[in-house]
Formats: sequence, C-alpha cells, structure tokens
Amino acid sequence: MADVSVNDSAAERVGYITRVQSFSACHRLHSIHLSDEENKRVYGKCNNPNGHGHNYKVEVTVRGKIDRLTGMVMNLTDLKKYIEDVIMTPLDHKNLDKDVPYFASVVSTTENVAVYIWDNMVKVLPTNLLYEIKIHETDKNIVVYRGE
Ligand SMILES: Nc1nc2c(c(=O)[nH]1)N=C([C@H](O)[C@H](O)COP(=O)(O)OP(=O)(O)OP(=O)(O)O)CN2
Ligand SMILES: [Zn+2]
Repeated sequence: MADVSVNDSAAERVGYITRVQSFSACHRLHSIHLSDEENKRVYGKCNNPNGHGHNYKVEVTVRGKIDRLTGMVMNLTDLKKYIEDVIMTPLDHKNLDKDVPYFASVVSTTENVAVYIWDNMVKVLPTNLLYEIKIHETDKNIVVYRGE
C-alpha cells in the first residue's frame, strides 16, 4: 500500500516561510561622509544629536524546497534561534550607532539595517535559503532587501 504520509507528487514544491521578530533600538541618521550642514539638510529632524527610537518589526523569509519527508522548507525553531543570534543579541535595546560596530561607519538607515541583517543571516543559514528581509521601521515606513 502507498505511503500517504509523504507528498508523493512528482513535482518539486517550493515554499516561502517567514518568521516575524520585533526589537527596540535608538539611532541617529548621520553620515561620516557628509558635513554637519549636509547631514542636517539630508536627514532633517532624524539628524538630531539626541537621537530617537523605534520599535522595529523584522520579517525574515526563507525560500526553498518543501522536503517530502519532513514537510518543511526548514524548521522554524532553527530559524528562531538564528534570529535570536543575528537580530536580538546584537540589536535589541541597543544604540545602533554606538553599540554596533558596523554602524560606526555605515549610516543606520533602515535600508542599511536590512543589509546588516541579511549579511549576517546568510552566514548562519543553509546556502541559498534566505529570500528576503523586510523591516517595518514604523507603521508607515517599510524596507525590503533581497540581497541584490
Ligand atoms: N530612506 C530612508 N528614509 C528615512 C529613514 C530611513 O531609514 N530610510 N529614516 C528616517 C528616520 O529615522 C525616521 O525613522 C523617520 O521618522 P518619521 O518620518 O517621523 O516616521 P513616520 O513617517 O512614521 O512619521 P509620521 O510623522 O507619522 O509620518 C527618515 N527617513
Ligand atoms: Zn529613525
């Protein structure tokens, strides 16, 4: 009798799975490549030396074959652990510009936060699995990075 517990379709199925994680951090938009005047003009209120905070919401999406035996693209419990190591430990309740060495020379826009998370997530995930980092900086400001 056929084993009905596995997906025995001949076609290979590809799935996208996402885990959402929130973290809180403060920052100031300030580029070391611009003068003080240019920084004020480009970043406006976000260049205020006192900085400001966000409750960031990050969506980490992986894309891959749905394993016929396990029924998973990858185990979400493993993804949760990677997110803890790559996002929560270095970024949560931190001053991005002062506490995260990467942002000493890279301006902490949400685009660059997404690149930072991407670059560190690809180091720990199985090859070619990471598909997208989406960050909700505020309810209205959303950034997507796909490694391009
Ligand atoms: N391309 C980018 N532009 C801006 C970024 C960024 O990361 N990438 N960041 C900021 C500021 O840091 C700040 O987050 C924006 O704050 P604000 O405009 O106040 O946010 P809202 O749009 O949600 O505020 P509302 O006043 O409710 O519209 C600026 N630009
Ligand atoms: Zn900001």
